[in-house]
Amino acid sequence: MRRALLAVERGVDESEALELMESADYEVVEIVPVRKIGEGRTGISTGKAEEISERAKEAGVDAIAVYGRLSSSQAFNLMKESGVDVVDRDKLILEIFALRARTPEAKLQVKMAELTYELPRLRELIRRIRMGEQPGLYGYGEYEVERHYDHVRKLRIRIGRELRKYSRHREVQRQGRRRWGMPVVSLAGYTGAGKTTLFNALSKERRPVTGHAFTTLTTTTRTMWLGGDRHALLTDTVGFLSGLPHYMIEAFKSTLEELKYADVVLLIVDASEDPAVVRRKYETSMEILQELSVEPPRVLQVLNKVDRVGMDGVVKVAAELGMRDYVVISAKERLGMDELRRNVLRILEAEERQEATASPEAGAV
Ligand SMILES: Nc1nc2c(ncn2[C@@H]2O[C@H](COP(=O)(O)OP(=O)(O)OP(=O)(O)O)[C@@H](O)[C@H]2O)c(=O)[nH]1
Ligand SMILES: [Mg+2]
Repeated sequence: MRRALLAVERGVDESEALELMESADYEVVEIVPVRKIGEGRTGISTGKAEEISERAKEAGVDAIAVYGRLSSSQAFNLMKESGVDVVDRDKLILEIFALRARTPEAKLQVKMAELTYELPRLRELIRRIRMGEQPGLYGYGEYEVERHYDHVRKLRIRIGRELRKYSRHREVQRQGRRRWGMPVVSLAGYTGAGKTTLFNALSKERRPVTGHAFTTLTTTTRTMWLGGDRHALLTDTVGFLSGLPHYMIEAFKSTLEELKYADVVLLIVDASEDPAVVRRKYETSMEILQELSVEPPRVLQVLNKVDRVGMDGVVKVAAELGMRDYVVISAKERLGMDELRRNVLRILEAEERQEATASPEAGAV
């Protein structure tokens, strides 16, 4: 475990920062508040950089983590001043992704996001070397860094091509399923909401579940029973997180696309957290679903972890979020599973009725 000093922007949910630090395998030895300037930029003045570096040296940490977004030059300055590694929130998320990626596709997706993160930083490094502000990095001079920059650019193009192959393969699989006539139910929701726990409960699978963010990075599909002789295909997906930069969503797009083609999307919400946290995560999830054009009639809100706060607690949260149509469950204790299946079936049957009236054969005599 690496030891780190953590700088968090004032007013930001510190518990999420600590959770992500733990997931990325850092031990936080000290927390320092920093300023936020404008959207998506962390303000670190020269004085603040000196103070943080001083504290980092005293504590003898391996890294400084800034829970915000640093420009390339801010990161370089801080690195130069402190002499230790500097990671910002995007980098932290990339490190977690890299630790969790298991399948070849997930590894490629992570690599793509890493390279995209690296490019502007390499450009900044080259600029600095040319200006004589920086001797190079790890003993490498301008020529080597420029060659590395070219290599990164070419590698991104190659990986992009590979990822498109996976995406096409997925499309073929999807068409196959459609021909097979099985409806598709997809799980969506913030990281840690309990998607995989529910997936395991409904499909009798044993996919890994942990308390760490982004346990799931690739999709898995299994059959689930809906009642009577009806079954559906159930898909587990990567979790959401607020403030994900566009290129990271882009990198995982083919995984998230499963949601676009699902007949029913179960939006899993951890209703046991602090109401303000539940709201923030819920709003982020709804925004990402909207970005993927997943619209309300086929989205079923599922409030999870009732075992922790009781029915009253969940109903209160739902009222605060203005939800009317929802199902309350405990994926862990397997409570509310029948009610959930009934509601999935209700949405599917409504869709099927609609399709029947919309199809040309329906009107023919
Ligand atoms: N008490 C309680 N804990 C739950 C419940 N469902 C899930 N959890 C816990 O919540 C944590 C996260 O569960 P996961 O199923 O891995 O969550 P996930 O949504 O798949 O997370 P990612 O894969 O990271 O997106 C684990 O520690 C689970 O044991 C529940 O109904 N009740
Ligand atoms: Mg999961």
